[in-house]
Amino acid sequence: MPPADAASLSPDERQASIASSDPVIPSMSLPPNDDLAAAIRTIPDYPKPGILFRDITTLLGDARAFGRAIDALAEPFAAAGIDKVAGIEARGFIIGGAVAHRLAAGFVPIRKRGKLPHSTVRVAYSLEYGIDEMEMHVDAVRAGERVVLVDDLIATGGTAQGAVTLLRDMGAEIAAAAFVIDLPDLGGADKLRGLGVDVHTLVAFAGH
Ligand SMILES: O=P(O)(O)OC[C@H]1O[C@H](OP(=O)(O)OP(=O)(O)O)[C@H](O)[C@@H]1O
Ligand SMILES: Nc1ncnc2[nH]cnc12
Repeated sequence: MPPADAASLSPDERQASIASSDPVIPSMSLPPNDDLAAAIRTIPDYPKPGILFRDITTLLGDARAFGRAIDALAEPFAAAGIDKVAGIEARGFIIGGAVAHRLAAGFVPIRKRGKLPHSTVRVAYSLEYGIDEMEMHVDAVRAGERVVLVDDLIATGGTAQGAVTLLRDMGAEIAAAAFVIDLPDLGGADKLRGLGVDVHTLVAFAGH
């Protein structure tokens, strides 16, 4: 764990203190990601027929799997000078908040339209069916800050692409985007890579 006075350290000092601290489960002894895949429940035909819904609530309820997922997502960035983690509502708040804590970084909530109280920047994004809008506070990131974007899952990539647009428009440098689950058949991770984003994922499931 970072020291209690981590907030008073520079980003590099904070990252160094994390890199030298003991993770909950040492990375050298991590089991293969098959264990993480097994901790994720699949619900057929939710929320509509033909969709295999990848339900992370079972992973979240399993302390070991949850801790492993957070450590694995954070580990590549332990010495990367990350200022902020941006998480996408709603499941991205759970994963992103924990990763931010692990990196001793700040957290930026990217929310669906109308939920944030202060002045916002807004972008429309495409979902599998239709479009929606997401927002971020205008002062949530400063120009040049290094941000890791985090969500539970990337499918078509429309949601993550919207978040990348918001963050870049505000001058943030996107160090990477990290997801527990990739649905590679839907092409989202490749779409983000095409935007010049370094994409990290832990578990891939075939199909929708
Ligand atoms: O790559 P995409 O095709 O854009 O899909 C991925 C997004 O879909 C899910 O969120 P959802 O919109 O269902 O919101 P929720 O987290 O509030 O359930 C998931 O948590 C991602 O944010
Ligand atoms: N198959 C899926 N399971 C869970 N969340 C999703 N978001 C988009 N596609 C999804």
